[in-house]
Amino acid sequence: MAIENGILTRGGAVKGKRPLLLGSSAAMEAVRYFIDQVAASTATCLITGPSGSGKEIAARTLHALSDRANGPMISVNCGAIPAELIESELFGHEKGAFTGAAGTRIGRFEAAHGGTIFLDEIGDMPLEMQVKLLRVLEERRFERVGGNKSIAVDVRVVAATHRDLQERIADGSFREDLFYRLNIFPIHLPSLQARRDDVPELAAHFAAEFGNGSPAFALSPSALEALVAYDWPGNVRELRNWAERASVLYRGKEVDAAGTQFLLSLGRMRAQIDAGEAVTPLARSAEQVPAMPASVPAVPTMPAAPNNVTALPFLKDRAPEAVAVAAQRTMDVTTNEAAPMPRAEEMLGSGKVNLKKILQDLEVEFIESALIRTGHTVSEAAKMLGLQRTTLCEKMRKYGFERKDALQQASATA
Ligand SMILES: Nc1ncnc2c1ncn2[C@@H]1O[C@H](COP(=O)(O)OP(=O)(O)OP(=O)(O)O)[C@@H](O)[C@H]1O
Repeated sequence: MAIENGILTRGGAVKGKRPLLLGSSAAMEAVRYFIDQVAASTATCLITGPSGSGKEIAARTLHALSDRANGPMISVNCGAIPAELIESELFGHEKGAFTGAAGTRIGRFEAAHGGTIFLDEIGDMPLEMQVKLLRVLEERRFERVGGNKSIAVDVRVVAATHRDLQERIADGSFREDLFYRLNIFPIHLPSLQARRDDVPELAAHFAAEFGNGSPAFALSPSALEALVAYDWPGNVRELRNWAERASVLYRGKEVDAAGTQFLLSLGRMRAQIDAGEAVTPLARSAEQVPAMPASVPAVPTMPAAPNNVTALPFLKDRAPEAVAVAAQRTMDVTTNEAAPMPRAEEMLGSGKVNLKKILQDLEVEFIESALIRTGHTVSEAAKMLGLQRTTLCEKMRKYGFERKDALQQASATA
């Protein structure tokens, strides 16, 4: 076993392009070791771990390291497909099998022949489907919906869930026999909080990812301390989102501890807007941010997370109310990392979407970012968004953004 670019390779051989499963904590070393061993077998694997901890990337790594790497890897989100469609999604259907089945369609199991099928969110699979899946796992054969021909497939099954399957078994929503069929080789991805050692490496990786190879931003030693001390309820996904925000606001600059907290607080903005709270995006303008040093500083030892935000340097010229709002938000940084915007295909997989709400969320994100990038200067933000100033003002009012001049007025009369 060897590790190249943070990923494990078997016998030193690099097999094609594969995902990067980073982290040099003891826990991640163990995960990579198990993945390597399982990849060499045909064993069914059950990957567990909290949301955003890397279950899918672990499954992709497993596939990429296996002898099936040149075959397909087919993912199915078992929780996102409506119960009435899941059987035909998994096993396909014959023409006329049900209303709307205009032609024969192969299912995901057939599509995965010679490769790997990744059953994500298996804990959310409807009970009646669990019985059918159990049979397929036992026999590796199935019939398409409306068909009677038995079809044999050669697939490796990798399942994943963020749920505690023992709990689901206890409450009757998951079949124990299916659990034992899947749990042949369990791999657990620990939360990022339980492997804080990985944070600097992941942060550096994402900084490079969002800088197209060279770091999009640098981290001061205190910023790194704050990142390592943070609890990351959204796990690696939340850290990646944080890095993407940093790459927008601090491109070519150094993020310090206060900036780190501010960027964490931005992750909660959508939740605040949805809750009907007024949100005032505040950020230092690019000129106030120190230039990025030539090299990213080494990882320091860990003191406690900074919680004194009264001295946020980038707020020193702002109205006191604005400072208070930002400070409060910074202190409040806790769990509600905004979910990444899922893709249309994925969302439509659930059968129904609220396009109006999706577009509104997108609008809010763009307005938020433009206001932040322009130091909350509405006319500049409007230009950036290709909108008339009045249109942007209207939208800001609609979504509960406060105007900088209103804040300043408030502070002058205070
Ligand atoms: N060890 C890692 N190295 C590099 N990137 C990682 C690692 N773990 C997770 N990521 C990245 O974090 C994001 C979330 O990972 P992933 O989708 O695999 O998590 P998950 O556990 O499957 O989440 P969910 O349960 O919500 O589906 C992805 O962008 C992924 O590439």
